[in-house]
Amino acid sequence: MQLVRRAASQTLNYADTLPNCLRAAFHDAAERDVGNDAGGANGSLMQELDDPFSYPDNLGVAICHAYMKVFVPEMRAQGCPNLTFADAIQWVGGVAVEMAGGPAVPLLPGRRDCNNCFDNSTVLPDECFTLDELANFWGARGLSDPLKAAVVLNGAHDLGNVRSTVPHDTASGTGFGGAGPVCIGAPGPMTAQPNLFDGHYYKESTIIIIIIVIIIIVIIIVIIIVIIVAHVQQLYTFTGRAGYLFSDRSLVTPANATSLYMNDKEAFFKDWTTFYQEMSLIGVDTGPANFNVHDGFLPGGPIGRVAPMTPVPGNGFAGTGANFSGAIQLPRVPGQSGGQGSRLAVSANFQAPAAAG
Ligand code: HEM
Repeated sequence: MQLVRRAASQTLNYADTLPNCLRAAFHDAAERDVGNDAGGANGSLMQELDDPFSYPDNLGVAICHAYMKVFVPEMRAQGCPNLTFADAIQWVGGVAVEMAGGPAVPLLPGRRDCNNCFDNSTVLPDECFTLDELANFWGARGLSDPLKAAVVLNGAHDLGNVRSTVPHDTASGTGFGGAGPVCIGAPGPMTAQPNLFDGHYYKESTIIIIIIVIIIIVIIIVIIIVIIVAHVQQLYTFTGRAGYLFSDRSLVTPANATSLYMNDKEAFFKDWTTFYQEMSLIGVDTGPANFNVHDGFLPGGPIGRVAPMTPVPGNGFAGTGANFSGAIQLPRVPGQSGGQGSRLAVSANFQAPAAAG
């Protein structure tokens, strides 16, 4: 596992593979069809994205799919012959957080890859979800404190970008621009510092609420309109929140922990560790009889911190020709909308890097 983590730390790229692989960990685990007792952290993402337009909710993680197609075979060749995609996806998501300054989350090995399987990607939450809907989603997947999980796990939006350029769909509220409810701001970075995992997401969420309050004051106190608008403008520019979802804003209510996390990084990291661990095991049978431990690692043991986490400039594996830095373009695909904001995000036309020989 350490080998895998170290290799990931040297090949993930802050611009694309790093945040995208954190998102992929979420997608692979959370694609659990509760009604049919099927799916979970089982590597199904790999098969699904071989046929991406049948699984449009996963199009937004096509970057990580291309990365994993090189990474896992490379790791198998370099001393981890039993490495599963299911484990690699969750571990690399953990490394991504760590590289961005977040906690080193101890994760279990032993997730099995399902055989030629296709989970139901439509069960993933969409960007128009309310806090209650997010909590129900995690509760149905067995997380111990669903409301808290909803707030904490969305802290992943510290990192990365809205990459899709989805035209507005009035019915679903998804996409950018247009009339009616819009649940995504615009393409661009999720936060002002999209390479840093430290909970600044929560501060920015609250700033958005402050902006709304300020706007109300502006309406009442006409005399200070000009000053307030200038201030709002300054705050908005400061936040840089181009990629900002309705489901993110829904977290900021008096009853939740957003205010705790914005002021207490340690509390955020502690709870993140708990819920990332739980998410990483959704749908995984951890009973002793069925738990398949790979590469000699015992289940349950902390894996410790891998040092140094030094990304290699340009990244890519030596000798494979793979270089993920800006290598994968995300052109628009007309005629689809909704879901994870990714249905229009990515086309299948990208060239996956050549697999290691
Ligand atoms: C539960 C409700 C969630 C919703 C509705 C949601 C939705 C979205 C959407 C719409 C995007 C932008 C996609 C695009 O246009 O490219 C996005 C990006 C992202 N999401 Fe979430 N997400 C949720 C939870 C999570 C969780 C739990 C994680 C990880 C644990 C996560 C990690 C990320 C990351 C890292 C990105 C940036 C990806 C990149 O830069 O490529 N999200 N999410």
